[in-house]
Amino acid sequence: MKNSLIIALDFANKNEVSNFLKAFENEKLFLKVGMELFYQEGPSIIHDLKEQGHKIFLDLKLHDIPNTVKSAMKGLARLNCDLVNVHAAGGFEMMESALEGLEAGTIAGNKRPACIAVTQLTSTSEEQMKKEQLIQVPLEESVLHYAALASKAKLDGVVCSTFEARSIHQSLGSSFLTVAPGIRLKTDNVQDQKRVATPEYAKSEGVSTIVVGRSITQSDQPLEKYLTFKRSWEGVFS
Ligand SMILES: O=C(O)c1cc(=O)[nH]c(=O)n1[C@@H]1O[C@H](COP(=O)(O)O)[C@@H](O)[C@H]1O
Repeated sequence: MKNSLIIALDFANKNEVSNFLKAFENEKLFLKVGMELFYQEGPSIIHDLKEQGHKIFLDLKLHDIPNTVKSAMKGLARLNCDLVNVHAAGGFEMMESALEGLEAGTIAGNKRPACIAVTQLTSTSEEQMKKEQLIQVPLEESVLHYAALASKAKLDGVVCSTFEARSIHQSLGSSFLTVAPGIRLKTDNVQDQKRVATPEYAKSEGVSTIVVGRSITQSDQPLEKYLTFKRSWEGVFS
């Protein structure tokens, strides 16, 4: 799970996914299926991608009452993904219930999917958080608070930006996962992301795993762009 580069497959349907993956013929990838694709294609997209040998992060960001999240996670566990997530704002009890559901639904012999909690979305700025969520502490403190809550609920880590990863590892240890989206090369368009960093900077801040979407998926040369990200992330610059 650590040191991975996850590609966010934010596509509308299976056809777009298979067109995109044509360029990656021999690569075994770590792919993120989010709401856009899953709501359209359902569990069959997970089965297809797993059959092709890819690892899967199913990013549905569950956020509901504990009982609903527990039951939903029980169902999702049967898809045998590698990683799933919830919103930490759903609370401690909801996060505990998410894990209970995952454990109950994991088929004997399979590994329970790792479960991480979204802290403050990387599309949120500190100013926006204060104005819209009425959270008056600095954004980093809010992220750290959510990370501590997720750790207390025995989750495997959090989704955060690069800028909070170092403090999270300092207080919760290096094995607690920090999964950072909002990753761009210096020349890329940041689009709707607010807390954005390069792969090199993410590595230097101790981020466990990065998530990259549009910079790769909307590129004219997706394989080349992926390899550029991978080299930067892995620290190979030649
Ligand atoms: O949970 C996530 O994956 C997530 C959390 C977050 O705080 N920010 C964030 O961008 N994401 C996801 O990460 C991906 C980032 O995509 P790009 O901005 O295109 O690189 C998207 O699929 C988002 O849904």
